[in-house]
Amino acid sequence: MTEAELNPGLNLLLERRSDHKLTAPGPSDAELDLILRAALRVPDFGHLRPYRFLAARGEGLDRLGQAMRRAAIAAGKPADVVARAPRMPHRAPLVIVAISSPKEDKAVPRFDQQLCAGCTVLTLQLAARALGYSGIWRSGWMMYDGNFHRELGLEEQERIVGFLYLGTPVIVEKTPVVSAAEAPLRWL
Ligand SMILES: Cc1cc2nc3c(=O)[nH]c(=O)nc-3n(C[C@H](O)[C@H](O)[C@H](O)COP(=O)(O)O)c2cc1C
Repeated sequence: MTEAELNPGLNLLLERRSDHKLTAPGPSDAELDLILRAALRVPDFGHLRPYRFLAARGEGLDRLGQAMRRAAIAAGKPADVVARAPRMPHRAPLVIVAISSPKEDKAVPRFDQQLCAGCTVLTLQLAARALGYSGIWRSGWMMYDGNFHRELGLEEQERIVGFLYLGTPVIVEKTPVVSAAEAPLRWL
């Protein structure tokens, strides 16, 4: 047995991968509670909780898709992008939109707060994997689109940091094995 196989925490990190093709089931309410609790433990300078989440499943995926469609039309996107938009959230049974929501704070720079929000996405993904699900962190044009931000009710200072698609992988694939020699590390 390798060191990673003997250590469940390390194994979760070494085996992390993304899956594009996801299907039902997705995390239940009770599992989502655990996943959110994990996200609430990200490093958070000043404990500001500078993030919030929007979650969609079932008809919520339709609503999210329609918001994407309206934003695509408002942005003048090509017809194929508009046509694809309502289907996009349906690529998984659960979609979490992670939003950076920085607070006014003298000590904690906004960038630190945005990094904190980004950490929640990875943590949500890892927690879901620990429960036997998989997922993928996606961005796309909507992430940066003002019309889409208005559709979701984002405040001026808020940014979307990711769309996390969660569900059961259609095909279970092996995670590539990486070597520490690949890490871009230089000792000072
Ligand atoms: C901020 C951010 C945005 C991403 N956006 C996309 C995306 O829109 N589409 C996509 O296929 N992968 C996107 N990725 C990459 C995937 O989440 C994933 O890491 C990649 O497919 C490699 O797979 P792996 O995680 O199994 O190594 C994004 C990653 C990050 C950190």
